[in-house]
Amino acid sequence: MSGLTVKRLVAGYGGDPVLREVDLEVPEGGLLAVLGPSGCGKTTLLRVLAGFHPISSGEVWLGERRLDAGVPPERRGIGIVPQEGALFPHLSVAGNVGFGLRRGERAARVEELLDLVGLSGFGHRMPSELSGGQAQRVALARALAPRPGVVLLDEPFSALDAGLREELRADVRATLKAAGATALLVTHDQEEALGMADLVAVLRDGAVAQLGRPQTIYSSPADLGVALFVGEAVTFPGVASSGHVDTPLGSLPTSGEGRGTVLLRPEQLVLGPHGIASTVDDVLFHGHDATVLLRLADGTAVRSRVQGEIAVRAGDSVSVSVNGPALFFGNTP
Ligand SMILES: Nc1ncnc2c1ncn2[C@@H]1O[C@H](COP(=O)(O)OP(=O)(O)OP(=O)(O)O)[C@@H](O)[C@H]1O
Repeated sequence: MSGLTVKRLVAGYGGDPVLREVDLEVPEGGLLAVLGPSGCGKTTLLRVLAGFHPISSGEVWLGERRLDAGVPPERRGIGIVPQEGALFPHLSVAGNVGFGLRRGERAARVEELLDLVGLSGFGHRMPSELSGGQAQRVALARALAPRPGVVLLDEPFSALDAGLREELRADVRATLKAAGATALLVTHDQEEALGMADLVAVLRDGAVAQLGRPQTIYSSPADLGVALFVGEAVTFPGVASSGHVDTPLGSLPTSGEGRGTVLLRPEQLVLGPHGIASTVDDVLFHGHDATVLLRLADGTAVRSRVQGEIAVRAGDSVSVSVNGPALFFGNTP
C-alpha cells in the first residue's frame, strides 16, 4: 500500500472543467472521504484516478509511481468498490473475490478476504443469494484481494437502508484498517464522511474547499459554505467586535470583526432554567436525540439538538442558552 497524491488536477468534458486544480493527499493507510453535493465532480474524480477519464493537466501519484503519464487502468494497482457492488452475476462469491488473482494463491486469498469481511463460508453463494450489505462486503473483498495500492469507494452505501448503512460503515472502516489499505471514499453524505474517514476533503465547484480531520471540518470550517454543508446550523446576521457578537440569543463570544454571519450548531443551544425566553414550536424525535424547534420572543426561529429524555412539548415555554463560542464568518465583498 502507498499514499495517493493528486496535484493541481484539471479534468472535464469539454467546455469549462469539472475539476479545477484539485489537490489531495491520502497518507499511506489513511481513509480520505471526498464530500460534496451532487454534480460537484466526485464521480469524475474517481474515473480520473482509476484511469477511465483523461485529465487536462495536473498529476496523480501512487507512492513513487506517476499514474497520469499513460498508465492504463489495469496497471494502476487500484481497487474499486462501485455503487451497489456491481458483482459479476454469473460468478459465485469466491469467483468474484478471486477474479483478479493468480490461480496458485487464489483459494487461500479468497478465504482470507471472506474472513476479513465476515463472510467465511459464503464462497459458494451466487450474488443473487446475498443481501445488499453482504454484496457490498463481497465487493470490498474483491477490491482488496489483489492488494491494490489504493481502494476507491464510490458512494458504497447509497443503496442500503439507514440502519444497515450505519453498521456497514463501521465494518468497512474496520476492514480497511485491518487490511492496512489506503482508501478514498466519495460521498454526498456528511454523516458518512465525518463518521468514517480519517480526513475529509470538501469538494465544491470542482475544487477542494477544505481538507482536514472530521472534527476540524465541523468545528472550524473554512467558510460559511463548508459550515452549512457539513452539519445543521443556526445562523444570524451580526456585527462582531472585541471578541463578542450580539445575537437574538444574547451576546456571544466569537472571533472575527465586523459585519457577517454568526453560526451555532444546534447542540450548542441548551434548554434549561436560564437564558432567553422561547416557545416550543415542535419536537422532531430522531431516536438517539431530538430537534426542538423554538421561537424566540422577537419571532426568530432557532433549533436545539437535545439528547436523553425530551421533557418539552409544542406550546411549552422554555429558556434557551448557548454553550461555547459562536462561529463568525465575515461578509466577503
Ligand atoms: N459524460 C459526461 N459528459 C458531459 N458532462 C458530464 C458527463 N458526466 C458528468 N458530467 C457533468 O460533470 C459534472 C460533474 O459530474 P459528476 O458525475 O462527476 O458529479 P458527482 O459529484 O459525482 O455527482 P453525483 O453525486 O450526482 O453522482 C456535472 O455537472 C455533470 O453534469
